[in-house]
Amino acid sequence: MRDFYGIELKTPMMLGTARYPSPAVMEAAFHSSGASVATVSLRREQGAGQAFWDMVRGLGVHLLPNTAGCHSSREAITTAQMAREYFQTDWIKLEVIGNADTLQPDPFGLLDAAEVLCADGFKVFPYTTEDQVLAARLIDAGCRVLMPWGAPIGSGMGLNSIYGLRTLRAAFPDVAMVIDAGLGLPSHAAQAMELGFDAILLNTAVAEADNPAAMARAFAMAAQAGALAAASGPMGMRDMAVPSTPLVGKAWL
Ligand SMILES: CC(=O)[C@@H](O)[C@H](O)COP(=O)(O)O
Repeated sequence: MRDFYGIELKTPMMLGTARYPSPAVMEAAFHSSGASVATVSLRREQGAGQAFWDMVRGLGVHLLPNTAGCHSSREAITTAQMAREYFQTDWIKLEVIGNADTLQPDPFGLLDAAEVLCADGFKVFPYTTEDQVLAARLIDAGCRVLMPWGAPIGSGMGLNSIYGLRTLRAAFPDVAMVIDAGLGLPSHAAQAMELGFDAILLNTAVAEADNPAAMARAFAMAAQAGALAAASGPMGMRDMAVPSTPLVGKAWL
């Protein structure tokens, strides 16, 4: 696995901390998934009690504050600065939303904020699309991790653009990449890892499952299987059939 600003994660699982039916259910999902990273929102901090944050800190995972809900670079920069102070980390998952329906990132605001935050010493994890030009600009700005979307947040659609994600992965082989958002089933996680991505970040599919802890475990197992497959040299696809049983010894009538 590629490193994340010098940190090697124990597992390729990153989990969000929203939408769970209770803090206890969320804690169980983290434990059963073996997640290495928890995304946390400063906005949520304003509404959650101290007990919730004590529990999150007690999970023993890396905290990745986000700028969820920000619609301008200025708002995201201010939120990131507050989050650094509150959560005592220079990691920031940078979200600048450009479309209220799809929650698609605003590429212009994202790049603007990434340039400012990287120059200010942040380790920026930008929530982006599969756009290669934007990816190159984000890397130029100092981002060493990219978080392309699989599909719109909360949609559960999986990987909407296999071609775009595959070519993005191939274009920047040294950059750690996390598929963030839109995963609905463990098979989507396996597919992301099979494509060579380094980790997955999800929230809704686990939090809204009937049994979040079991679903979190299923995602973790699928991600592990996908990573093992990627490292094992998958066969190439062919247009034509090739018999898997040798013809030698066949009775010719
Ligand atoms: C949790 C987070 O920071 C977001 O990236 C997002 O909520 C994840 O997307 P899904 O909820 O679609 O998994």
